Amino acid sequence: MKTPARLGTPLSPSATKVMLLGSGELGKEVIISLQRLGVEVIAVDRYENAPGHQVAHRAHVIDMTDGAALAALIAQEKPDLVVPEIEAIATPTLVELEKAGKVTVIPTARAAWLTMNREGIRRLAAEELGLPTSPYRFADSLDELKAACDAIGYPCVIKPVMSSSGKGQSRIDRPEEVEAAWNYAATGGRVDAGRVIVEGFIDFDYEITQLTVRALDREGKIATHFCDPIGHVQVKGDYVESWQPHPMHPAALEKTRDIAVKVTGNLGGLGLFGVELFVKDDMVWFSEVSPRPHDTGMVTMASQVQSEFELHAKAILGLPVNVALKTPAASAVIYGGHEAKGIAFEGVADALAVPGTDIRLFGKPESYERRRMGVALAAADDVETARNRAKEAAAKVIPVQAQ
Ligand SMILES: Nc1ncnc2c1ncn2[C@@H]1O[C@H](COP(=O)(O)OP(=O)(O)OP(=O)(O)O)[C@@H](O)[C@H]1O
Ligand SMILES: NCC(=O)N[C@@H]1O[C@H](COP(=O)([O-])[O-])[C@@H](O)[C@H]1O
Ligand SMILES: [Mg+2]
Repeated sequence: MKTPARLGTPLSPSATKVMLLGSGELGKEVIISLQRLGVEVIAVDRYENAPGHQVAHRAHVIDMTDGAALAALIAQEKPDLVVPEIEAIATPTLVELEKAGKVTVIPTARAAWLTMNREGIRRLAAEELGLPTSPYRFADSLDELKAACDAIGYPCVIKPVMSSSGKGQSRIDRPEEVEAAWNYAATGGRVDAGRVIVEGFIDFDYEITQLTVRALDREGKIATHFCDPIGHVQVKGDYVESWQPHPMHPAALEKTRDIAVKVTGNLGGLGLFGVELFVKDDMVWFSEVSPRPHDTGMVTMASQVQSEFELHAKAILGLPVNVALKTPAASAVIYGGHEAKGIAFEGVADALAVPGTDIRLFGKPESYERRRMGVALAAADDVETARNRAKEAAAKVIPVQAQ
């Protein structure tokens, strides 16, 4: 495990340099946490003026799925740590570079590679670690997909193997819907790998994210820390609302943490992971894991002593972490609502007049109807009040086309 033994001065020969691969809303907050520790941050993304670009020391725009371009940029910048942030990176290149001792990838290059593609993490979880998951098959063509759906049964969920935030994902109820789902997966994913996963639909009572942190203790050994469970609501595979803590049956919580230890322990390295789980009574299914901060975890900016971003920044630098809850809180997403560049937001003052609230606007240069452009945060004495406040505040923020 290579962690910087000391922290340097940015933009000087002693600098501790961290490169973010992906600089969206989640990366932006990790960068702010790193900046507070005097780390020199290099933000990389696929387009100009990404949220994280705007708060980093340097910004680069490259196609991160192009292995040669990625290797060249890493050779040029020579970061101490490379932090993957999005599900569209040439991770085999990271594996090669790490093997050659040229870079340290967070949490590890293997973890980034396995989780970048649904097939890698699903086979590891279900087939190697024996964790409970939905039944699943993979398909490379429409014919294979039809056969896979029939074998899994209906309803089922079809997803591109490389995607996130519900991109290219469909739930289907009948064989007649398979073709549309195949076409949507091919065009809607972050990367068209020409391959999809079909999962049996789990009729869960609720779903949670178990934020899990692997950080060094004072003896230099890795300890695993658990944040309180985060409950969330997803629409079309994308998160719209989250809250913390989510009350759980003790038996389900024990299973959750057992699954989280097994999967994060296998992936290894240092940092924060978002382990996604489905729960029904005391049954718990592993869904997937992000080896990095999770969108539903944005609530921790209001609910925890240290947000998931601060926890990630500290853990990867080999520093101690505090996962304590501060207050019940909730988050609600603000969408773009328009297909336009340089939109504006009205009603922010009204939103902030809702008690206990705060707002983050990510500064994305271009809006799409369903692009996540900001988030409302709200604290309260109980989760229900926090959820109502967050939703009320989010609804008061009105995206408008700039004149
Ligand atoms: N097999 C399933 N059964 C029931 N619901 C599912 C299943 N798979 C996915 N979903 C629903 O769709 C949501 C998104 O799925 P998933 O997390 O796999 O997609 P994603 O694109 O990786 O999203 P994100 O990047 O936000 O995690 C889940 O949180 C859940 O609400
Ligand atoms: N579920 C994963 C997730 O939320 N990832 C976050 O969304 C950004 C991409 O947003 P964009 O598609 O609007 O550019 C990513 O860079 C990351 O911050
Ligand atoms: Mg997910």
